[in-house]
Amino acid sequence: MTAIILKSLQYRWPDASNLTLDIDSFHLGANEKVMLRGPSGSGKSTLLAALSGIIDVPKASVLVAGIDVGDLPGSDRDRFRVDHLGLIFQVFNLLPWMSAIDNVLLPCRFSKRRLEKVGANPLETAMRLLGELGLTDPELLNGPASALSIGQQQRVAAARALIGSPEIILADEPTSALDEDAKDAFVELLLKECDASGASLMFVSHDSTLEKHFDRTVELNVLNGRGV
Ligand SMILES: Nc1ncnc2c1ncn2[C@@H]1O[C@H](COP(=O)(O)OP(=O)(O)OP(=O)(O)O)[C@@H](O)[C@H]1O
Repeated sequence: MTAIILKSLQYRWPDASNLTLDIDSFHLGANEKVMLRGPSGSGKSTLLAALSGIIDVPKASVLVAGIDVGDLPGSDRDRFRVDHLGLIFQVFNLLPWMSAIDNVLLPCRFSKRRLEKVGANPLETAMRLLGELGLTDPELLNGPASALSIGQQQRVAAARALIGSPEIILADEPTSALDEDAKDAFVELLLKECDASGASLMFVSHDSTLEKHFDRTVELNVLNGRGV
């Protein structure tokens, strides 16, 4: 199944004079990994908000994992998000009083679908994902998330996005706080995990040095019909 289909998607923020999104057509295939680029203010975060049902979009303009996001009642959107999407946003939204491990396990608490996919031992999966992302110190993993560095929080957010194999991972500048070596390692791990679970990835970044890791690069201005 195609992971994402956009068709005649237009979005204007309230009181804005221009459309932020004006996309004729876009497809993201199953297990395809794309980098989304565009100048600051071009609408990259707005597009991720449209894909994740955070903003209202017209019916039939945004299909994610076969679901018409614009046709979902507000009350179903949280479930849609936790069932089908792994989100790694600029602000990692970890619950600061909870441990790193419990933060990673959250999607399995809120989504039966993710719990079923993760199998018999969610804790073991959480530990495996954290370990593959370089977080193994039990003291760190069991302490409050508020005690983690930004780079560590980022990796916990990635493990939380990946647990229970959602079909699509949306990442908004997840490497902005990392140094050059850590950036490449983080992206490689993310791609490896996407391949292992068959997930598709849309990865927003300004960093052209990361382009080599992806199946293709999409320029939002081109998608929006505005040239690069
Ligand atoms: N909550 C909001 N209310 C009104 N306008 C908004 C809102 N969020 C974004 N916008 C506007 O939409 C446009 C696109 O913003 P967006 O954050 O999607 O761009 P971006 O490409 O992600 O930028 P950056 O690379 O700087 O993060 C901007 O003009 C911005 O002012």
